[in-house]
Amino acid sequence: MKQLFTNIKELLQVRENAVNKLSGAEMKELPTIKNAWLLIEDDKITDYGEMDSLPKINIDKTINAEGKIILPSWCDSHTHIVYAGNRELEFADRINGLSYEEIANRGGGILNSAKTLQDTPEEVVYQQSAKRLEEVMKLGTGAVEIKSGYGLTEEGELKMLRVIKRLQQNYNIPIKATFLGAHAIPKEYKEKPNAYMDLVIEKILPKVAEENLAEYIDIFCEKGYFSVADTHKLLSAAKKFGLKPKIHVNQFNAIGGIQAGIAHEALSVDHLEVMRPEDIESLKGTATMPVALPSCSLFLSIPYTPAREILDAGLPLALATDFNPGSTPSGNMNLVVSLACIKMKMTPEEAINAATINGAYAMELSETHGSITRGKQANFIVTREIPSYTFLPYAFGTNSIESVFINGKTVE
Ligand SMILES: N=CN[C@@H](CCC(=O)O)C(=O)O
Ligand SMILES: [Zn+2]
Repeated sequence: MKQLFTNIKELLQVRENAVNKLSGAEMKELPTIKNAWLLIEDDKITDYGEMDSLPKINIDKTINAEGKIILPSWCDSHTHIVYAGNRELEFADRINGLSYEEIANRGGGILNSAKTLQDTPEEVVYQQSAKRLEEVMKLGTGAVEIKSGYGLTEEGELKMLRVIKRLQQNYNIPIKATFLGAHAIPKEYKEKPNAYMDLVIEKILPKVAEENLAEYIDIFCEKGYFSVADTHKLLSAAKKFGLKPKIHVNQFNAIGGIQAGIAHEALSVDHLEVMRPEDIESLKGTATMPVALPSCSLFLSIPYTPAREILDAGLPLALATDFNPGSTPSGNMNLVVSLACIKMKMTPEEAINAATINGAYAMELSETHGSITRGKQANFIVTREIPSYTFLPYAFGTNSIESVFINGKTVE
């Protein structure tokens, strides 16, 4: 089916020549066409241009987008959408003065979500997660990564990854699966953390690979969770099964996780709220995408990733939600883009580039997603009538989205 969008006020992120990712000063440029048309055929973008040059084409449906902006859908490269229950009681504890760390030390935090996950039937986890996925699709997300990491037992981790697989089969959106067995050390292993690493590496990882349940490997490399040595050990083992690293590093402490990720050619290093000059230096000249998660910083009242330092050093940066029950109970990429501008001093152009093409890169999807390019998937957002694209991050909390197309179909 051929669908033509006409009179588009501005078509954003139009890349004639496909790019994989954007770095440093390149991120300041957001190519657009004003007063544009866009043609899609079935699930692909086939052509676009200025209204003045609209050729005669046989089409099945015309959509008048007068006053509206069209941009590629958000590419959210870091989420924990599959989980059971919520942690709103911990939210209240934090308001009353406890820190995220204190809650975790009392057996709350990730371990709390792991207990709920283990006690919840797979079907219920699926239903709860599907609801969240549908919600973020309506908010403009057109490609997403989802991690395990609330199972922390062989059964629990495989349950989560099977739920991700079912979501992949049942939803019209690209979903990338990441194995995060090394998310926290379970209570029973508190005195013998190496035994938990052995379980993850020797028992769970081979099962994950055998059942083809994940493409990526992740670890929470952080004081009180997993060390740099654990990170090296896990990433080396995962490499043998063809799993590429996308890892949690530098959230609360800079302990060398970035360097470990780079040594294993990580696709991305995520969080980065605490960055030393040598961390920025290490990322130069690598293919590793730094990923910032500003809604986590908002929710936990922790520092924001120093985006300006990263971009001014010539590095790329992607933005993602980190949607999870503990540190970011929100999967709203529109809020993430606003926070990037308001709190991290990224320009609207930089933030949109970071949330589209660079997010796609952090999921190895930039050949097919993240820009308006002929031949790419027809995944895009149609806004309401808004004055300019800067209005998107400016009017934070306002829903500026009218409709979302994924693979050429409207998200209902
Ligand atoms: N930091 C590690 N993992 C998640 C939070 C997990 C949780 O609190 O449940 C994150 O990315 O913020
Ligand atoms: Zn995370």
